[in-house]
Amino acid sequence: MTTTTAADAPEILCEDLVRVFVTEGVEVQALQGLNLRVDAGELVAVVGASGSGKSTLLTILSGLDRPTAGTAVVAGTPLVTMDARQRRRYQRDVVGFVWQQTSRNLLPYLTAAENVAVPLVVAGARARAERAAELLDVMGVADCRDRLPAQMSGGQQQRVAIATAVAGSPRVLLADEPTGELDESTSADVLEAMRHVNATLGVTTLIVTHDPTVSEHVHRTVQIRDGRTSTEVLRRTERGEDGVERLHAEEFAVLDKVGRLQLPREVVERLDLRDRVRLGLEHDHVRVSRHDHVPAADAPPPSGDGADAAASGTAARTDEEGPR
Ligand SMILES: Nc1ncnc2c1ncn2[C@@H]1O[C@H](COP(=O)(O)OP(=O)(O)OP(=O)(O)O)[C@@H](O)[C@H]1O
Repeated sequence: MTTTTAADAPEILCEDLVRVFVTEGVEVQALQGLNLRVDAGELVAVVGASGSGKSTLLTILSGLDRPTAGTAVVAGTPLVTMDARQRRRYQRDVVGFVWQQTSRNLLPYLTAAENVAVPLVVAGARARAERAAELLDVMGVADCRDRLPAQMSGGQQQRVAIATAVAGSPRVLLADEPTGELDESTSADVLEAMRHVNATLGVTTLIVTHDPTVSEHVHRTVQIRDGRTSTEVLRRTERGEDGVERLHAEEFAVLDKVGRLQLPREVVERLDLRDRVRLGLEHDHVRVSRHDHVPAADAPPPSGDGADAAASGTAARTDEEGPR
């Protein structure tokens, strides 16, 4: 197994990932050429409607399934060519998981501290009790250390699950709907716990969810639609001259290696783009418009209600004020 250490190598790289399922002669294309790049230390959410391919992606990244075609490389490990022994090592040393079902994450007959210690025992680590206590403390559940999972709330169980998932010091933390069984306010707490573990331990973190509010807790949100990455939202905070911190969110459309671009559905519907669109190469952007729309040669750029979508990289922008 090779390990990439080059500073600029992405921690997760999926290129043209395809997964086709065939059941009773019917073919379902769960992933249709998905591209995704996550850099070391990033905290990224993949969101999408039910059936868009999120779980299929995570199952491949966790080494439990193989793609039909395409490439997936995590922390320098090519997942497509792993043999059984490499897969065990990958799942033990490289990735940590948090699943939706709280019961799948923890052993029911072990206390919180004992659950967190399991990966430390497997790794032959020393000072296991101290390390387990430290991780429970980082997750804000130090008071649960001697409790069994059944004696904890769903949110506490997921925090212990996060502590357990990172105990073996994985390079990547994968979470599949980690808040799927939780109410809204507990979900926000658990997502903040994931943000905290990402910031404190530097573990690259990928959260897959249908919950759009996840974008408030992560650096980057990747939207998947029909098994492909369609748009991305980047969030950053900036302090203005008035000393007030403002949250900026920018939405980008994703361009693949061969130049394919999936326009957001709202843009397509609003401008009634269909079948064939007119492209215009400007000096710093590409203009996409309805095939029957001819923009005036020196007309000013559209204000947003015309029949053009200017594709200069940024599809839309929203700025909000926030306390973060
Ligand atoms: N093992 C399988 N066999 C056949 N079809 C499958 C299998 N797993 C997933 N699919 C199909 O692939 C598509 C994508 O499923 P996937 O579970 O990845 O979507 P999802 O975005 O995670 O949805 P949800 O949010 O509902 O879990 C769906 O049409 C699903 O029915």
